[in-house]
Amino acid sequence: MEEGTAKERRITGARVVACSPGRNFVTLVIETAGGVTGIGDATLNGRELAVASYLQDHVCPALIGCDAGMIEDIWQYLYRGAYWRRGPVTMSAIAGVDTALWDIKAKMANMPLYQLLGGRSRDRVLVYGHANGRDLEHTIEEMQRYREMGYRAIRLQSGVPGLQTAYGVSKDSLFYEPASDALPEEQVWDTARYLAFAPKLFERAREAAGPDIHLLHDVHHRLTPQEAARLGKALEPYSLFWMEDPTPAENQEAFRLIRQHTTTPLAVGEVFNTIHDCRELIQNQLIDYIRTTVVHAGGVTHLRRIADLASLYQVRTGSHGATDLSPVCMGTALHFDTWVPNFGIQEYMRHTEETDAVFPHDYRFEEGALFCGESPGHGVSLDEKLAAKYPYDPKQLPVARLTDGTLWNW
Ligand SMILES: O=C(O)[C@@H](O)[C@@H](O)[C@H](O)[C@H](O)CO
Ligand SMILES: [Mg+2]
Repeated sequence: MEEGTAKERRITGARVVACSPGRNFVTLVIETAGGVTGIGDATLNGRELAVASYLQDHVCPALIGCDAGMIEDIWQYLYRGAYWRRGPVTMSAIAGVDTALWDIKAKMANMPLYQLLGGRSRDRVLVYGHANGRDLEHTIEEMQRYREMGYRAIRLQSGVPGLQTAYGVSKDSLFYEPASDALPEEQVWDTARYLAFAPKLFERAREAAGPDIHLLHDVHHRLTPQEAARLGKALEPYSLFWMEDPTPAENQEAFRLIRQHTTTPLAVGEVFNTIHDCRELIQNQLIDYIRTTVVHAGGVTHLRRIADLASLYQVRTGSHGATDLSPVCMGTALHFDTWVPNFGIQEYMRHTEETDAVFPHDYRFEEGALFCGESPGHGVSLDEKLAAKYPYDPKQLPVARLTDGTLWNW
């Protein structure tokens, strides 16, 4: 395996590129003396500049002169050396470095990243798309449209009668972008209306879809454990593939209250950033899918550790894949998904054409699955000249309040 000499592997440059081709992204570019460059996604929706500064001001200077091949040592250096461990900003910054280094190592070895991880475990990566509508019937129409596009797994999010907004309902028919304003949009939430409506949506959806389509739903942290148990039970007749983020997961033990009432599979973890956030959930088999990602959970190096722990407890991966995770993350995730033995499903929210033009890539969608490419590395590049035409544009995620004004979980 040709990996270059130590001299060629020496890091000579590390820089952050913040751009906004359709939405904001932060990308780390690492250059080596041998001329091989690697890139990593370090995008944290609504807090992008915090990660950009963490990298530019505190990490990049320390990378110069390091051996790009020492991925594990650099990961430990950045994790333990920070002293202030964990958290989304720190772990997204570490992820950007880690992903770029794996990209370099695979390029120097002249192989696609999944080969370097251990080779192919499957010939395709099952993905789920996002059908959403202003109301129940519109959502069912969108679900049928996604079936016609070839999706075999479809997440349904719908407007809720009596509510102006609900999570996951897009103003666009294909793209969903929640970070819409420079300051958080305030949205109103009513759990009782939602709990009365959601089972009707899935009764209608299962009847329209038949038994062979995987149906998924994202509760987006909005219920208490008991409310989530009630919803999970009500959805059992419709055999969901998973009910995601039913309740905030800082208290991992809370999922026991849900688990004891319902067999609806549970998926959690897109907001997690280390193995410690999910250890109890996995070890106590309180979830079925772990949603941690390359970009927010410390890169390939740490995500492998989470997936290996999960494999001991029959928990499968179901990585987050929204538009605010760049094509660099998606490309890397697909190599990971192609290798990881306990794969479950990959979320796939399509990026806009502007985004895809700035991040050329070799992965492709076909018949409800994504296929990573065979080019060396993770298969995604960054057109910096084009990226410069889309300067960073401050945007934040919404917040949610209950009808009495109580600040709630968005
Ligand atoms: O499962 C999902 O895709 C959602 O939870 C995300 O769209 C999430 O709202 C965004 O990534 C937040 O930036
Ligand atoms: Mg989610």
